[in-house]
Amino acid sequence: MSEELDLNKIREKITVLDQKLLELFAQRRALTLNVAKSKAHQIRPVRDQQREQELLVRLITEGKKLGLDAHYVTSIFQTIIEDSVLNQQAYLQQLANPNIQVPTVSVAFLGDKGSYSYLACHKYFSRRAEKIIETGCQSFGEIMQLVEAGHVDYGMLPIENTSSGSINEVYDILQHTNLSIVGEITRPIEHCLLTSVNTSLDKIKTIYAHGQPFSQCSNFLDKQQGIRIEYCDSTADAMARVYELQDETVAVIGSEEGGQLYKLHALEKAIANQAENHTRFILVSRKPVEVAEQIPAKTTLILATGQNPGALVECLLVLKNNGINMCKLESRPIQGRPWEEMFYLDVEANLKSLTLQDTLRELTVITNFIKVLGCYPIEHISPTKVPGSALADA
Ligand SMILES: C=C(O[C@@H]1C=C(C(=O)O)C=C[C@H]1O)C(=O)O
Repeated sequence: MSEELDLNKIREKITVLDQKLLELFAQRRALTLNVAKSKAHQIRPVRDQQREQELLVRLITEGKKLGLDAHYVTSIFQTIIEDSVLNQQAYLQQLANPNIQVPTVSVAFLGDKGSYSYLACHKYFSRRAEKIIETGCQSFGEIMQLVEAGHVDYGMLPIENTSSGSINEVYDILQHTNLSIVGEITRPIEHCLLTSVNTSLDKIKTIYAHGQPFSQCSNFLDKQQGIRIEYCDSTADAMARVYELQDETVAVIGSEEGGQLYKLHALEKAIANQAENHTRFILVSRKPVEVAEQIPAKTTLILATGQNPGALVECLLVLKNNGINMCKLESRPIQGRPWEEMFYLDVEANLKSLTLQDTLRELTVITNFIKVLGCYPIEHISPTKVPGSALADA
């Protein structure tokens, strides 16, 4: 066989190229960290979407000359840019909070190894800490207690999901805590039906899962006949039980990535009602953080208004008049005060900014109760769009 078609030889060449690509990625990462240092001096925002767009258009043009599809080039570089922006944000946050706990952090989360919260912790701290000391918990209340008592530095809690909405239990807990929200992370939730032994869908008689995945996969579950549903405290708990059973009639709803930790494999993938299924998690800690000026910030407030007509509208007008964008509004009952509501607001503003300080002063006058739950970096990096003309002739 000619050397050109020798599989092992070709693979060796690919391995060499991949190694070079990795080294180039690392070099680019190091350069963008220098960019962050320069921005720290100049107090320029981390994100520069005009620069990103110019860069993407140039790369698409150059890529086409090399026979590379425009969408391929765009998606690779959008991933690289997202990493670069998040890395710069993490660096600037360290500078703004020199007392932040690193390089080893301890964090409490729901479930055990493999739960969605466990995966969110690992993703969140991957660019912030070298080592994570993990504590899996059985309830959200337990997570809060561990952080409040100083047994762990952080707690990771899911707060909302794009299919099933807000997680009320977490919102309710936040009414009664002294902890601060110090970070957020949104993760795609890709539900699969996982099994511990080789089997087929028609043999499955029992499905184990946490309540949230069940509601998010209700359409798939409705189509399965004669299946018993077994509710578990967490996805990890459900996966551990299915692993122990080694039974061809049982399955669990969980992520493929988490399932690998329990030697489970996917019998069915993408079983969620909505193809785009994402959960936003919040990170809580005893001490609030400062958000560097170069980073887009979000502040979460809770407030209670009087029972007079238009009381909430008055609050929202204060935001409008101060040019502050509200990205989330939620309400929950106040315990012990029937029919009275606590409002939860996420606003896109830095707590240090004069505008938000003025806004809070104005809100304090017209509310019965107001409290800042935390100010933290916005973690979601929406990809920069490239003009259609650049993508044409792909
Ligand atoms: C690296 C920079 O920061 C950000 C990241 C970019 C990148 O990784 O190419 C480009 C623009 C900015 O949004 C920069 O400003 O050059």
